[in-house]
Amino acid sequence: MTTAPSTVAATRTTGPAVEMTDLSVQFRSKRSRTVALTDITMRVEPGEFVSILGPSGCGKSTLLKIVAGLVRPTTGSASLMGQQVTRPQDKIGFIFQRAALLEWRGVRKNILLQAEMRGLDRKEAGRRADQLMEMTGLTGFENALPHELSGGMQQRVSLCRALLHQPPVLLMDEPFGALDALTRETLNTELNRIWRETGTTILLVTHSIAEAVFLGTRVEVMSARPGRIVRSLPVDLPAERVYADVMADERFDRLAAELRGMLGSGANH
Ligand SMILES: Nc1ncnc2c1ncn2[C@@H]1O[C@H](COP(=O)(O)OP(=O)(O)OP(=O)(O)O)[C@@H](O)[C@H]1O
Repeated sequence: MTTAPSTVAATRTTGPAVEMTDLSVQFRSKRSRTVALTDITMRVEPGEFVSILGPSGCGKSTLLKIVAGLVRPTTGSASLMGQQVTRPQDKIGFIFQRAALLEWRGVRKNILLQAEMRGLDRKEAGRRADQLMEMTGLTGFENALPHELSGGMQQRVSLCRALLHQPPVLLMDEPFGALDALTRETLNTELNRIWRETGTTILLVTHSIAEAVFLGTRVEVMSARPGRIVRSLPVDLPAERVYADVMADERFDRLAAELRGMLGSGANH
């Protein structure tokens, strides 16, 4: 695979890419009230890769949705690239566990959906789609339909789609949770490279301690609901990560063991 460092250069900013201050979220219905998040204060600098770990139901997805402007905090505030988040944001890319591709569209057209929705220049978007496909090893599959692709390839397509408009911030909610272990390792390595080449700020929600440490520059650990940040641990590893080397690195072992101790046996390794 060749690389295209200039393809998705992130927008530069002087302040934090993401900031959440004293934030809480309550969901209310007629019959119930759920406090999903409480006391969340987090600052993410441009270019950071923040992995978020926590027990099921502790509010990880809700946290990403707040940054995306899809959920409003009950108290406190969130900002993205220096601007308060008050409505759905266009300066983000969002990737979910399921690739959510349109079954009747080929790979390239699925990626270009992003351009259509945003009214981007078609030629420019087409060029960028080609570069992103090359970057993620999809060249040659431009017209393949989603059902003709493996799960890993489908997630590559959704990654290209999420990066097409060069968002400075990429939000990833368990993107590799449904993939087999080997495909997941391959995509982790690719994501590390794409993150380094594009300078995109990434927030990744995962249940995998290994994935959180392998990819993150820091790992945020959340408590059970109502979710709070209980620890913020820097990952003392170089930006460029080679899977086998990282797994054999004692710094990885130490951090993974510490996280496992905090999260208990419920977390996947
Ligand atoms: N729109 C909503 N209305 C009511 N309750 C909600 C809503 N969205 C989330 N919740 C509740 O908020 C809590 C946090 O949900 P969230 O999906 O953020 O957790 P999570 O940590 O991402 O979970 P998982 O790891 O299982 O995916 C849960 O109890 C969930 O039921």
